[in-house]
Amino acid sequence: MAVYTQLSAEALAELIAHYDVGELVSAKGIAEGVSNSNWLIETYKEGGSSRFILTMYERRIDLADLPFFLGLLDHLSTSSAPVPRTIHDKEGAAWRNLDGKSVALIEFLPGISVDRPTPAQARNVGAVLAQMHAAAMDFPVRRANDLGADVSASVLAQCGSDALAKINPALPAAIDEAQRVAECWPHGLPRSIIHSDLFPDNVLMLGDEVSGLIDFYFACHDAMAYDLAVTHAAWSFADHGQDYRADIGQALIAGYESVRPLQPEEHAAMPVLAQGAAMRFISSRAQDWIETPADALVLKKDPMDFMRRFEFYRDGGSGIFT
Ligand SMILES: Nc1ncnc2c1ncn2[C@@H]1O[C@H](COP(=O)(O)OP(=O)(O)OP(=O)(O)O)[C@@H](O)[C@H]1O
Ligand SMILES: N[C@@H](CCO)C(=O)O
Repeated sequence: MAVYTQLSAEALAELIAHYDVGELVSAKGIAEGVSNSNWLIETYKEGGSSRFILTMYERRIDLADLPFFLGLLDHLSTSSAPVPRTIHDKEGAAWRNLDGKSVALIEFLPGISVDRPTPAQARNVGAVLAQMHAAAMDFPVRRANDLGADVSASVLAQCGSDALAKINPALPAAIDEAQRVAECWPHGLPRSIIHSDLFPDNVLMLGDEVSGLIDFYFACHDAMAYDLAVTHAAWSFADHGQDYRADIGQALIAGYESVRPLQPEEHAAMPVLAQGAAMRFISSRAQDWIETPADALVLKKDPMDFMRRFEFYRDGGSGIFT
């Protein structure tokens, strides 16, 4: 579940009154998501109703980054990429404090997240990712990637072989592999603001079309081809990383390149970028697994799903990306 904080109807109505969106009609907690509390808000104003997402920032987000995240939504929402805008309050603020926590009201976008994408959907996701990269290029605020290849390596080293082996006997090998990936990491590739977590649950779709990119809370300034590698790792596998769906991987890259063709050095870097992308999720999942109490109500994500992807990228060599 992802409503960590209970808010009374009165508190919600009082909050919504600070925005020029009409009267609060309903507020429903949203079960999806892990990091923050989210509500679907409906308001009524001048003969029409509107929907919004209210997010309360609960964990993992450095509040000093809120101007970056919420400003980025505003910047991208004016582009051709379907990104929700931040609703500002009557004083112009992008977020407010409620019960000692920060909250933001975000435009609601229609659509559903797909579990098993088709090639047509993957192609459109690739194209929209490239549109987002192009639109973010002139966003003036910067945020460094705090989950780069070197961080994955040190997180896994800190987890240690014993704790990793308790999750799965194949996982300790990730410690040395992550170090190797960090040592051969390509620097100097073309950059923009990247999403860096564009999993299917962060993309809303209507049929084959992408209707929304959401959850930009890992966005940062880094190599655009790395974002494509993250998206490739997140979209192109089924059965917990055991089954590579070549048609999906190819469609995703073709869609991306239909908007922004990769440069030769980006093409050449894709195998190591994909291994680094897999390591990013092995390390964060392993760390969460070890730190989450056994009786916590939070769904634990299995790092092995990405260890299998990592092995596939490592053993497949450059063949997957040609
Ligand atoms: N702008 C939006 N329009 C429509 N639905 C949205 C929007 N933003 C969020 N949602 C819905 O709320 C759910 C949770 O949002 P989100 O993924 O941002 O939560 P989170 O807790 O930050 O996620 P995560 O666990 O991936 O870090 C989404 O799965 C989606 O159903
Ligand atoms: N999308 C990530 C969670 C955010 O880091 C995962 O599936 O592990």
